[in-house]
Amino acid sequence: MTATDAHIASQPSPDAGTVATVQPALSIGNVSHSYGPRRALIDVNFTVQPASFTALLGLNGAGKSTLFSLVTRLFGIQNGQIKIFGHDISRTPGEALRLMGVVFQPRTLDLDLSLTQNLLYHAALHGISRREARLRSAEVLGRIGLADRASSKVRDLSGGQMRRLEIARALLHRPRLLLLDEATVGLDVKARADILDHVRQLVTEQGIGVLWATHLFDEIMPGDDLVVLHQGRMLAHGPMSRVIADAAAQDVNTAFMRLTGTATLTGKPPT
Ligand SMILES: Nc1ncnc2c1ncn2[C@@H]1O[C@H](COP(=O)(O)OP(=O)(O)OP(=O)(O)O)[C@@H](O)[C@H]1O
Repeated sequence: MTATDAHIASQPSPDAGTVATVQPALSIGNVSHSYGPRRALIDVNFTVQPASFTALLGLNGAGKSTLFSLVTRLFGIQNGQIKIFGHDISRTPGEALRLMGVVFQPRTLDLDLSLTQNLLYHAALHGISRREARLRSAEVLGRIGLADRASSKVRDLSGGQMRRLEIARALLHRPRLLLLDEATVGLDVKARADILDHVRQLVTEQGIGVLWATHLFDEIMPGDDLVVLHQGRMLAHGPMSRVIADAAAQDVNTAFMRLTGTATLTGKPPT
């Protein structure tokens, strides 16, 4: 059974004669956002399916962080609709947010607390009992290979270890959708690869739907779904192979250049 099958199997049985439908993990419907006169998002539409890895690809200023701020309700929605597993984040925010974990671009750990203390604090915010929180903290620290560092101060971890801890923390309340905003920024090549592997395993082994915002082409794999965002507009959405074929390109780098009209040969934004 694949992770997607597992998710479908866990859905309530449909009535006789009806067809089972799987709710998207995340659905962005006609979302627009402006900062005063500056339009940061213009009629953006896409979905992230359960047990899928969707790369949100865009250069600096594309609107990725603005979109994350809307999905996490840091900003109110000006236009459009955002749903998490069918729950409208404006109408039933509690249900929607319970199903989502987030890793923001800037680090948000308390450096002077231990790894366990950081996890327990997050668990308390989600109403998880102290006993359960201790069990889950030990479990996730084991899973990310930091069990022996449970009592260390976060300050003493490497950048990659801090990111792994942030991902573990985002999963503590067992969400079904995980958002990561440029999660590998500032990490070395090995730490970047480890973080990506870890997140891809969450998709294949736990059926989590992932939205991975990045400006780096080499973080995208052939089986991924791709959303190309440029200057607030969504220029393409679909399986990576289809986006490349539709742009009559051989690779994602060339497809991106054709779609956006930018010259980014290395995957780095133009200076
Ligand atoms: N608080 C703000 N006030 C005014 N303009 C803003 C604000 N935040 C973002 N913008 C503008 O909105 C647009 C989208 O920015 P956003 O930060 O969402 O892009 P991004 O793709 O996340 O880029 P980066 O990776 O550089 O953060 C940009 O033109 C940016 O200058």
